[in-house]
Amino acid sequence: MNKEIRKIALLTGGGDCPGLNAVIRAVTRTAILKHGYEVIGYKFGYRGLYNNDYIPMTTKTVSGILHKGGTILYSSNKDNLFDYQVEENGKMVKKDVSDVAVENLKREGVDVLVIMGGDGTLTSARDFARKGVNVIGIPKTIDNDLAATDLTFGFQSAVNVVTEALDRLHTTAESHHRVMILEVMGRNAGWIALHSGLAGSADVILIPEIPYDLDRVVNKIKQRSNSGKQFSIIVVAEGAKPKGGEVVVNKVVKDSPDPIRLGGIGNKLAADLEKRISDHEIRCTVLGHLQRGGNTSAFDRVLSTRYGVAAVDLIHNRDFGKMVALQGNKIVSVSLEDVIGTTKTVDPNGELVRVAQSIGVSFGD
Ligand SMILES: Nc1ncnc2c1ncn2[C@@H]1O[C@H](COP(=O)(O)OP(=O)(O)O)[C@@H](O)[C@H]1O
Ligand SMILES: O=P(O)(O)OC[C@H]1O[C@](O)(COP(=O)(O)O)[C@@H](O)[C@@H]1O
Ligand SMILES: [Mg+2]
Repeated sequence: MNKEIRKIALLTGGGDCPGLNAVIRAVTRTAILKHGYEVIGYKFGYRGLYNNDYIPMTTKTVSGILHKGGTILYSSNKDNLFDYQVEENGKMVKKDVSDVAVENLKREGVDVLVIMGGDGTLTSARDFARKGVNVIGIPKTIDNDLAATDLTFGFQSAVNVVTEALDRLHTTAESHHRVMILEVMGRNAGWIALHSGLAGSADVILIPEIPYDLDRVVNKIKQRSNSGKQFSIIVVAEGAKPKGGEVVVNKVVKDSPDPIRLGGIGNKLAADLEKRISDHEIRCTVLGHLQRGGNTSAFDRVLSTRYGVAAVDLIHNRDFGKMVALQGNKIVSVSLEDVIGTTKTVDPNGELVRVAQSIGVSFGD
């Protein structure tokens, strides 16, 4: 006989994003109202699981948070319990402390761990599932780079912010006849740049999946000038790079399992273009964490709520080791084993790139 499910725990890992609170709310409410489960929330992702640092979750705890970005459970994009920095004999060493987490779960009587995260967080989720922990994953990240789901929550909210930024850049670009560059996030995937570039009518979209040729970008700007358009808007993904060149690294976060933080390509591109274009001034804006903060879009509130409810359905059906996912317009579940190992990137020959090319957008290729 399978043990009856009584208690579930939540955890949010990786970079925060809009929609985390909406998922926390949906899981908590469904678990309590529909099934009478007890719910707790670990703080700061895996760090809280290691330190057994949690709060009880009630319908009151999750009241008033649906619209709010961020996570009431806090997050960390550094703590990997399978390779964790601990002090031993006065020295800092890296160790696999995942058994401590498993013990904490047992001691607290947690039957299922619901983990909201991106590729990094869900890698650990898969590894805990392999250790026999009952795990359910929920796909989070503004980058939308997770395999096996069409959309991660947080992505649409980020795209809305970037689109508004592009609208704002347009009016000032037009007034000053400038070339405006907007650098956006996304790690090694160009989803944010591509979607916001389309929505915000960028003239040039530079993404990691299509290395660019500076000459092509210059030509596009000149072509626009010649046709009477005295300004241009360029969206560049932080992971974009010139043909034969390298990505620009902003910083290396030494104690992070994925230590590279990208950033700086926007300013590099501005400097390169300044050498080639004399009749327009060039300015670069780096949107940074503004695209991860703020309120959750209506779309993401709905998607996150659907994901949260589906996660509890899986728990009720004892269907563990799965991640909820969106495929087409349906919420489905996929094995965590199939989520990890591949990054979902933009297909350079895909429909969206062709759509953009058809309306005259340049990818600098
Ligand atoms: N290869 C890995 N194996 C296990 N855990 C990982 C791995 N990479 C990252 N993590 C853990 O996942 C969390 C966040 O990873 P990160 O990639 O920054 O965010 P995200 O989950 O949003 O992709 C951190 O707690 C990190 O330690
Ligand atoms: O907040 P940090 O540590 O500067 O990390 C920035 C990175 O996190 C993100 O905002 C989100 O990535 P994750 O979902 O993998 O955490 C990336 O787009 C960006 O490259
Ligand atoms: Mg990630």
